[in-house]
Amino acid sequence: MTLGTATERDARPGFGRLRLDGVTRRFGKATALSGFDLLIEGGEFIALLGPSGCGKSTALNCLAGLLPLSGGAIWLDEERIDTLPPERRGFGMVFQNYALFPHLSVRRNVAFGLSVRRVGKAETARRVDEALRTVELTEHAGRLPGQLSGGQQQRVAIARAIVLRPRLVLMDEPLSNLDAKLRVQMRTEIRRIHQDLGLTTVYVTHDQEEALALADRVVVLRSGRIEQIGTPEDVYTHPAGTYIAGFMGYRNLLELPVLSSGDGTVRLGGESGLTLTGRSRQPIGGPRAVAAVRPEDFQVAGSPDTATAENLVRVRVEVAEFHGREVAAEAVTDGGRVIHFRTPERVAPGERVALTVPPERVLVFGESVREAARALDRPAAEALGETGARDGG
Ligand SMILES: Nc1ncnc2c1ncn2[C@@H]1O[C@H](COP(=O)(O)OP(=O)(O)OP(=O)(O)O)[C@@H](O)[C@H]1O
Repeated sequence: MTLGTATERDARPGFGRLRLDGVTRRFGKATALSGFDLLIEGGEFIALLGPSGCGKSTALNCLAGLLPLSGGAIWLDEERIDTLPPERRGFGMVFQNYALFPHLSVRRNVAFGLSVRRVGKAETARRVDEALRTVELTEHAGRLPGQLSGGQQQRVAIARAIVLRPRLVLMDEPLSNLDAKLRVQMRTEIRRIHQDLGLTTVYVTHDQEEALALADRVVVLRSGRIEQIGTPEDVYTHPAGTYIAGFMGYRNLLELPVLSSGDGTVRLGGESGLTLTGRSRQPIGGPRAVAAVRPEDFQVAGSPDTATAENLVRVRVEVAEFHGREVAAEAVTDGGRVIHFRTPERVAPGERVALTVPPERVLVFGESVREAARALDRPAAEALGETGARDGG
């Protein structure tokens, strides 16, 4: 990627801070976004993350000016901008369906916004060349969009946005039409373009891995409200509740009676032959709590008859999927709880194994898994379905 030329450096943030202040959007009686507060520093990469229908696109469209607010305000430094039409906000947008002009060459697609703004010929040529270099499409400048791959078309869409030197780039699931391999490649490119140009970016995705890989800060949304804001490290290591834990790969959400708790250490158990010690950041008040464990944090400790260790979980393997270095297994405890674990050991269906997990890798939340499952599309709902079905609730 050839970057850092003088003109592209000129594109660095045209503002210090962008502030969303209680932004609310209703559709009839339904509230799609409620009291959304967020402070974005110039140059930051923010990901809005959450399942379908949580309000991500609504937030982005409110920022872009495509949707009027039902309440709240948006400030760019000292200027209130939520009353401005989209074209006066100076933001660039990249959508999931690239929305390129099929009859115009790559070069003319990228130049289009500049011609609308009556930028001179020489200046247009220079900026288009630069933008095409940035997204590595110089060689394809003469082609039509239909002659490009999906990833290349998405790069044209990005070039078209950055050529206008926007103050902020808004991206709505830009990679979701690409196949898995291309998605990962484009993700790296988007991050690199962001780093090199220093463009402030707000990026909508339902893919937790994408959000963590790209963003400086992740905003997790749930039913139109912000559930957690933090660095990728923060939300990954310290999810604020089972909802986010489920999203962050804690596929095992085990609701159990509380045996004891104090000083951040909680012992759960007495059901389904499971006893687990874990850590909690909040005091646990209720009689039951949820232990959240990632599949990769379980280790195979040996045979169930001889193994001794803290947090020993005896299971029978039901399904083993080959994932190259690892096997991803679904197993069940004697009491019927489903446990997902990953291991480099070659375990096979029918085999009985003892698993163990260090207490610091067991996060305990004082809430019900049902509550988390209601708002979540897959992981918690799955866990609930499975424990519910086999455990009788
Ligand atoms: N034009 C509209 N009229 C009525 N309801 C709407 C409209 N647009 C969005 N909604 C509702 O607002 C809520 C939030 O929608 P939004 O599109 O922001 O969600 P999202 O998180 O972006 O979902 P997805 O990932 O599926 O695009 C949803 O319940 C949706 O049905």
